[in-house]
Amino acid sequence: NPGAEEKILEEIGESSGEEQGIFSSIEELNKMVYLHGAISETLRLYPSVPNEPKQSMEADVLPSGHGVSKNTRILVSIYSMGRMEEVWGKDWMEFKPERWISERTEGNNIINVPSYKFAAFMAGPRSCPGRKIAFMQLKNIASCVLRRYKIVVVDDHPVVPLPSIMMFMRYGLKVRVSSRTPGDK
Ligand code: HEM
Repeated sequence: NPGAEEKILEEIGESSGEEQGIFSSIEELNKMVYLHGAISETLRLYPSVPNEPKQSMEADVLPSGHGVSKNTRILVSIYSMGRMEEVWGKDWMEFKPERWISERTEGNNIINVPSYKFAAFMAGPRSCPGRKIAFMQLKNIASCVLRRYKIVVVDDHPVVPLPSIMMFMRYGLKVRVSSRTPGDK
């Protein structure tokens, strides 16, 4: 997504310290709001855990009104939830980091989307405790790599998910990598 890449590169330049793309504090990482949106958008469309099985301990009634008997297995499709028009709107198929950013000018302007809507880390008491660390690591790695290398997916390479416990790519991802000199877009 060249448009998003360009904005991320601008943000890296503005947010990082003396050596561009190297982040020495959480404050610097927190400044990368657009990259935060881009990572969230990636996880919405391609969640690392695409399906999550759950099982009822007791008979219960879901908030939707559906009855569930004891020991019923329910498969929550996190992948489908990220692609539902009634949840994300008509433009659900578009990669829009802006979806996660508010117009607010004071404080942090990342929109806090409830985990029952954005379920990549699941929701409730057993949801992923590593969510914040994951964002920190992903922001750090993405900015270090993007700052130094230009990565372009090879033309006509089929990008097809391979459903499993984790989300893999059926044919991998063939890319061309070239060195990015400072100032390049
Ligand atoms: C993009 C990165 C990550 C994604 C998408 C992710 C997603 C998830 C999901 C969907 C679950 C299942 C939650 C449930 O069953 O309700 C989970 C559980 C868990 N995750 Fe992550 N995770 C990520 C990174 C991390 C990292 C970096 C750590 C540790 C530093 C971590 C630690 C854990 C642990 C310990 C659990 C089990 C929680 C429990 O059973 O109570 N995760 N994660």
